[in-house]
Amino acid sequence: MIQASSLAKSYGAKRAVDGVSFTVQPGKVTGFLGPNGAGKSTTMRMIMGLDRPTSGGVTVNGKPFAEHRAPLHEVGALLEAKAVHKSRSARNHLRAIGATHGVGRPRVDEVIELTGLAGVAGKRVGGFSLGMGQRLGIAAALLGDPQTLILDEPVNGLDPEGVLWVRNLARGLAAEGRTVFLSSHLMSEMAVTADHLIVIGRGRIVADAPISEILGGQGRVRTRVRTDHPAELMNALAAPGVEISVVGPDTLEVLGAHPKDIARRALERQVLVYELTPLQASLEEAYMELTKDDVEYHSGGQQPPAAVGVDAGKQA
Ligand SMILES: Nc1ncnc2c1ncn2[C@@H]1O[C@H](COP(=O)(O)OP(=O)(O)OP(=O)(O)O)[C@@H](O)[C@H]1O
Repeated sequence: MIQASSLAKSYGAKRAVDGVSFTVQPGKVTGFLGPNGAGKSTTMRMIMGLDRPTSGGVTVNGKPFAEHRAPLHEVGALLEAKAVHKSRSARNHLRAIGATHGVGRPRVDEVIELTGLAGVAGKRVGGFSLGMGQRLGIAAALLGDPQTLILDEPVNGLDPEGVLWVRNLARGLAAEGRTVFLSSHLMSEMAVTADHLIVIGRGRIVADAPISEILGGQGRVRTRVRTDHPAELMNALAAPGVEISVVGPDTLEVLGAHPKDIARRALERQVLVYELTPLQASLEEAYMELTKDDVEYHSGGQQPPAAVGVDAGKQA
């Protein structure tokens, strides 16, 4: 479990992390989302004892990171690409890390298998692709068989098979009761990987809720309706606050009216409806809604909207 309490970090006048309190629970995958510069990496670095908080604190499994006698067995982290001896083989790199914590060779071989590195374990790390480097970083994080895992952008640079592998790994580790905390810019990926989301904007927590609640709680109800009399149904539904778009010859999307009301009005007019599907807001939409104030704050004509870090077009 990770517990942050009024955790803050300033760099000069800049409040990179502005007094955040949250708990990352075991047995779940918790996603950490936020626009660029929101404070995700700084928070993760403070959890791992790599940055000292200006005020407040954070514990992992009940203690600050530095107070754990064998931290590799408590928490494993993949932060930004680590300094590795480029001429070392992947196996020797992992053995060297393991040696500092009494992790034996059998466990090194185990994580090599687990991370799909068996075929390249004898190769120089210097020649690794970005994706292989990510797998090696994840292997290092897993070495001590830790209860808590922190992965900063773990799917970065991975091909679709690698993305699926990270997803299954994260879900498998959580199913074993571990605490899994991961950041990603791939919103669509979070929707299928995370159980819970912590959204951060400008150093502050904007949302901390189960993913279903974040998806369900945003905006007005949107419903897809199929009917053989779309024009008549549009007339029947016209009301203040109701927006209707024609998305196909027999298909409408209705925003702001409940499916039950749509059905009732169709019945009153004797209009046949043969589909009535409530549409969930996509995670991108929910995320944009949550962080729009932060984006507006940042933009000031300088940063394009893309600066929120949403890869809306990139589907994993
Ligand atoms: N060492 C540093 N010195 C000064 N400012 C810093 C330092 N590290 C981070 N910052 C600033 O703190 C803020 C938070 O940065 P951080 O890297 O934690 O954000 P992030 O959410 O991880 O962003 P990204 O998605 O771009 O990695 C940013 O405004 C950043 O410029």
